Amino acid sequence: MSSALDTAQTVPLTRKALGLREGAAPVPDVRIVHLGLGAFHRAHQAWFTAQVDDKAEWGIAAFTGRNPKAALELSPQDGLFTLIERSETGDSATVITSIVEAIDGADLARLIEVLAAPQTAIVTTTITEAGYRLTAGGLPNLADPAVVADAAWLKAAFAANARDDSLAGPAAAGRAGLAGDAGDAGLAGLAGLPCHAGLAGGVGPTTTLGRLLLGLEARRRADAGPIAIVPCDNMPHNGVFVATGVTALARAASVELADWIDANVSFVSTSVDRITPQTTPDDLAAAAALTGWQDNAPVVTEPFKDWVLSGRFPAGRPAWEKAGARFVDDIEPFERRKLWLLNGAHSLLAYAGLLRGYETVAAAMSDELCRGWVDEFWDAAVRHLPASGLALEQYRAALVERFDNARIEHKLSQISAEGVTKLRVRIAPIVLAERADGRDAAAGIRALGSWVALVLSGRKLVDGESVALAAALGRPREQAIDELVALVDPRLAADSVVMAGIRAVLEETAGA
Ligand SMILES: NC(=O)c1ccc[n+]([C@@H]2O[C@H](COP(=O)([O-])OP(=O)(O)OC[C@H]3O[C@@H](n4cnc5c(N)ncnc54)[C@H](O)[C@@H]3O)[C@@H](O)[C@H]2O)c1
Ligand SMILES: O=P(O)(O)OC[C@@H](O)[C@@H](O)[C@H](O)[C@H](O)CO
Repeated sequence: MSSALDTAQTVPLTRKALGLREGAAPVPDVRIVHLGLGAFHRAHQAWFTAQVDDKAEWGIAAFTGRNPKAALELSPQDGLFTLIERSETGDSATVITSIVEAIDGADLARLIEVLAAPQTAIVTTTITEAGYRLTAGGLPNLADPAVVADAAWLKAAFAANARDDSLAGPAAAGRAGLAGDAGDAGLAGLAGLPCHAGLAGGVGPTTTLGRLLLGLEARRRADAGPIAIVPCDNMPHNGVFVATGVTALARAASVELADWIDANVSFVSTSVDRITPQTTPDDLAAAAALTGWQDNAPVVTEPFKDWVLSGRFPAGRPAWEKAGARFVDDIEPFERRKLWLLNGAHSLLAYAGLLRGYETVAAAMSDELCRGWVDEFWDAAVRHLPASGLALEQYRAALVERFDNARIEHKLSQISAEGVTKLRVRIAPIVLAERADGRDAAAGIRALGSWVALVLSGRKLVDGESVALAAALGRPREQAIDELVALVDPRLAADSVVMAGIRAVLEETAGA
């Protein structure tokens, strides 16, 4: 590691070049499929896997979510990338080797192939909370046209396929072409045959869960055995949540597939933690200076990392515990601690901090007012967490240090995205629990009120609920406020103390 390298001397990062410099290492076979190849997956699951995979058994085939950018950047580097660990005092860098393929998420043929392979044991996902396109109860969101279109496409494709008597097995499925109502291109190559041309033209499911079901159907037909699905997004009971959505969507498409999923797919719940901002152009230069590699897709993250998992891995898993992951029976206390204390405070800082003119978490934390609100929010949240077993005092102290790390430029605008979904699980539970105990829930209301103020101000906030937000904004102001809060949780909108508190925040921040 060095900080003095001239970037003009850098060498493009590839497995061949890495092997020449550090000695060739075996490239592991694909045994993990990842959906949502973003910064966090690389800083977290790819890092954990790289730490423990000393026998090179666990390669990751990582698919992008909405666009191919990450695959286009990583493919010329054979999936390799530099992970920069950035503490308050300095940087260290490692080349992570666990991703062996970076693939455009629209490449359904390759997805089908890897999911139908018996050696594939795990699917991990990081597609953001909104990316699952599920309702708060975990059911497919039928108000979302992409979900409806995928459900119809899968149903038609699977039915056309089932009608074809020649489908004795996967090979026949490929030859049959599987056209039917699903589109002329059909499902050619469903179980991993070379004949994938029909899927290249953009025909097929477009949502992540729709694509996953296509792959699982291929696995069922190939009789490739059980598999674990491991969501790694910040959602409560993420395993159960995704299981509910996947199973419901499957049942709408094919009873055989839904029954197979019930019998063969294990949904693992996780609590994931590692603050990982978006990569900036400066990070590319930092990576080159640290390593001498020319890397077009480095990731910067904090030194801290945590992974708590609960569930079965019927086809095996890497020994992630060797790198610090914990496997527990009851994940709820851990996920609540993380979602409420870390993510809840992040959302509070995002909305209140943006209103006060800050751009990053560390900058907002340097404001005594924001810091005080965070402390107050944590006091409220810990009242509703188990008093023992969670080391809450230490956890809070560590959070302050992590949030204060100004070398991690975590943008409040990034955290502010998807406010409806995030406030629902990070803030609403604390407000409701405090109100049930007769308290005023002021810190949680500060977060809600700040979000409402930003939405009313017309500030552009990314949100999958944009249609509902726009509808609310079309109402007279007082009704709009009620509707916005009801989108997060109707119980909040029904509480006059909560609504009065939100209106007080709005008055206080008017003109901000
Ligand atoms: N970044 C962090 O600090 C962090 C920490 C813990 C957990 N997470 C979880 O990981 C998720 C991703 O974070 P990231 O930093 O990798 O973000 P990112 O923007 O770098 O990557 C997100 C990935 O999800 C895909 N995606 C986004 N919206 C989608 C949609 N609607 N449908 C399908 N795919 C979609 C993107 O295309 C991309 O592949 C977060 O939303 C969070 O739930 C992130
Ligand atoms: O990633 P999101 O958009 O769900 O939330 C933004 C941050 O709160 C989150 O990414 C945290 O940094 C992360 O959860 C820390 O582990």
